[in-house]
Amino acid sequence: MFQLMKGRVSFWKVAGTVIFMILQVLTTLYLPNLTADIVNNGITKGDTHYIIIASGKMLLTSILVVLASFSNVFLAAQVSQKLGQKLRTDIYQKVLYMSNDEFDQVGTSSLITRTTNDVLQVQNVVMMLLRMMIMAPIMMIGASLMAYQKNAQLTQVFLIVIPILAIVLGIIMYWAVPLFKAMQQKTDRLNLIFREGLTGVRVIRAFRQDQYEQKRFGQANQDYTHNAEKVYSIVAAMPPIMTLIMGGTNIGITWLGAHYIAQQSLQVGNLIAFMTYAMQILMSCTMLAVVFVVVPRAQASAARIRGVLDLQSQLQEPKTSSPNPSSRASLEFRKVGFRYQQAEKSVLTGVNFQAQAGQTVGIIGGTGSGKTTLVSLISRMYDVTTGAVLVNGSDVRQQTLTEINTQVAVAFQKAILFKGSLRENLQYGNSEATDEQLWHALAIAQAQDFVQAAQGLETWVEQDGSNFSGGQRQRLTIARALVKEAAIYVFDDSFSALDFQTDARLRQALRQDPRMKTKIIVIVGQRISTIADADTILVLDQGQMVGCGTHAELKAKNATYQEIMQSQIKGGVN
Ligand SMILES: Nc1ncnc2c1ncn2[C@@H]1O[C@H](COP(=O)(O)OP(=O)(O)OP(=O)(O)O)[C@@H](O)[C@H]1O
Repeated sequence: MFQLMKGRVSFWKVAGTVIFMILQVLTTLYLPNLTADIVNNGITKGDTHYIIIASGKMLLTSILVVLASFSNVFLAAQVSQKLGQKLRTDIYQKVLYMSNDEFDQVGTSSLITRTTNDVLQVQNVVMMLLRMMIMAPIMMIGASLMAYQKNAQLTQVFLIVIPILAIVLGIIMYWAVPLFKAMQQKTDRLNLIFREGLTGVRVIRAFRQDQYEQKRFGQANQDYTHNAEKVYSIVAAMPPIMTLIMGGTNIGITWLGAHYIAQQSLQVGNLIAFMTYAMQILMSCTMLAVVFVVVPRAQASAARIRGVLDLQSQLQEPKTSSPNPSSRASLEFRKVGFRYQQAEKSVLTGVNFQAQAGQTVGIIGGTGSGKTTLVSLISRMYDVTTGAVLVNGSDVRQQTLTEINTQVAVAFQKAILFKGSLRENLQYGNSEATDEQLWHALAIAQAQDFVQAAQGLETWVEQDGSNFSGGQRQRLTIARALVKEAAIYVFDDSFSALDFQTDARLRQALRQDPRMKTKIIVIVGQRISTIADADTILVLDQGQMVGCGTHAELKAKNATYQEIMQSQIKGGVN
């Protein structure tokens, strides 16, 4: 946890918190001493003047206690809140730069839990540490010394009380700590199921799996609640036990104190002060116990946060980048092989092809043949396992991620839009784009009509673009990719939800766009018609490139291509 604080909290604020806390402890310890003085020298002797002076000192000391405590809480809150803010920012930043492999390793719901719940745990405990963990030992030592100074004989009571307290707190910690630690994993599981249920609610309803899902969520919820019930029952037992121990201590001190007063070896004021110090000692022990119970849970949270922050990205940025030597677009795959980190087998082997500015590359193959994987290597979402991918003549691994991202515009298979105006969505890859450019992109993407029929560029897009149809969403993501000024435009199965006519019109508009003469277009398609007019078509079969050529060449002599054609003959292509 302290490692997480390094560089994220202000040293001066932490130092200020400690100084105010020490001031608070010292002034708090001084108060019972003043009470003893008032009783011993003022009330007992009937000295009103002494009482007034001592009361004034008490008032001033109390004001100091309040000011020191306020300043300590104020600074501790600032330190812990700032830490939370920085951790959330750092995790989010890390996630944005993670390779897809690392993202898959942690999982979306766990990332959400880590950014919210885990950060909150750490934040709360840091606040607690800055208040209690430092205060408790100082208070304990200070109160013990003061109590000893008031009456050494009475301290015998602690010889009995402290061991009892230690045993009780030890038992509580023994039970509570593992349960507290388990809370985070159970929260993670609960969030995972809840998130899956929310995102897949339509599927759940369509398959009538609501009861199964309810049961699955119910079990996780029950598991979480059982654990929480146990933890909080144990924690709830602490205050009454402490009250009992404190009550017993008071009785012991009063009983012994009464004897010493009768023997005239103790003054009444000192007895009152001693009792207050005794309570302060016991309270400090409790504070420490609470800290020791909650710290392990926060430690578990801190480890989960560090698990994300310490992830070493597989995508290493080059020390010195070699900017694209060519001003004209080019794309080359040299004997590319690729295997996912968690997978046993390669999903791509021996992929070889070249494309120049003005050309279109079509990629076709059965489901799971590696089409999406292949195009994700162009924008360096993953690094190749063997061979090399060259964009504009230079290996993508020699270019920074920012450089490569400016070269490649992608319309993904899953059409994702963000909540906001359509203009904001379209300008996502090019904030400078003018209205004219946006309408031009919409026209190519065959989205002009339905956007005009709505509120134009100001049309509101709901979360995930849920107020558009699947085909409309696809066309908008195509337009968004086209608005970006890139060298290579990748359309990963982006035409799948379009009807044949719209698909054909879109591709024709793309071909006729004068901008595309200096660019490369890569189209992944399931339908032969989508990729038939490409300059080069790659045919994939179980990760192998089994064909490369034009439609006419492949139609004449490529068995896999012919098979795909046969299966789609009713689609109208021959
Ligand atoms: N993140 C991943 N981790 C491990 N294996 C993966 C991952 N993504 C895809 N795969 C595997 O890689 C293979 C190729 O997947 P890919 O998505 O590239 O195929 P595709 O041709 O685009 O399929 P489709 O046409 O169905 O979209 C599949 O066998 C798939 O199971």
